[in-house]
Amino acid sequence: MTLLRAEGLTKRFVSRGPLGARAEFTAVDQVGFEVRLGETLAVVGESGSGKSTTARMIAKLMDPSGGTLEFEGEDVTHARGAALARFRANVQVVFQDPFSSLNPRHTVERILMAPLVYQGLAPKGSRREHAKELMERVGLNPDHSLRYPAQFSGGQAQRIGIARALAVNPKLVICDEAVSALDVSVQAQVIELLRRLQRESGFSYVFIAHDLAVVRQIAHRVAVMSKGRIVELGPAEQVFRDPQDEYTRTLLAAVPRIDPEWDRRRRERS
Ligand SMILES: Nc1ncnc2c1ncn2[C@@H]1O[C@H](COP(=O)(O)OP(=O)(O)OP(=O)(O)O)[C@@H](O)[C@H]1O
Repeated sequence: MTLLRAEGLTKRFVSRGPLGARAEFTAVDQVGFEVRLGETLAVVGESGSGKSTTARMIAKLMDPSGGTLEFEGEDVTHARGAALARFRANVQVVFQDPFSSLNPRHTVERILMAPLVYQGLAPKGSRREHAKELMERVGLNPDHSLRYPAQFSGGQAQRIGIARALAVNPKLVICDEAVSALDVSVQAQVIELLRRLQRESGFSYVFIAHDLAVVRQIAHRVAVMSKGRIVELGPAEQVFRDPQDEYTRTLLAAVPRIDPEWDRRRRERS
């Protein structure tokens, strides 16, 4: 079942030169893909290829200059008000830097209760309990619910970001370079967590990343972006084994090989 469908999504930015000359730049150019229920679609590409701009458009954090976006068959391209609130309850984002996306003056409990309050979910008396459950689900100690983001490590803070995204029970979670800022060993733990949560709850991910070694561990399908366009899209295994596009081959050539022993153990566990 198709959850989200993007068709011809385009984003043009306008800038002014030193003499006031107007220059237009197309950051995302006619991008189209669908995200199916329960799958992970990775969007990969080098810096500046338009991945984050695409993520922002499909998360409805930025309006496209052209194209359409559908969620569960409903056109949400220009959704506002109640339709936008409904969309936000279904589609959540985990950002790259947990520390800048979590309010440093709020406790974890307050951070995790905020989406419940905003969406009117969970009766008032049970929100605190719900926040603690969310902490447990992402592998954090619920006794630390009154701590502030700065009292956690980078990996733990990203777990808070993930818990916040899960608070409203979304159908789609967009991870925008969600593990890029973490150390490799912490990255692997957070990816394991994301995979487990998907197994438990069956939601979909759009996983934006520049690191193909990371993508290989989580993606079911891969879209490769270059200069604002999708140059290749297919099942992860096929894209990694037999890339059709020259640019994909160049990207893959730059990926360090995954430790085969680690990969074998991971496959056994899943
Ligand atoms: N608000 C903006 N105004 C003007 N240009 C922008 C804006 N946001 C992004 N761009 C430009 O659009 C292009 C695509 O940027 P985007 O951040 O989507 O790429 P990316 O693939 O996510 O790269 P990175 O991994 O470095 O973030 C870049 O050339 C960028 O400079």
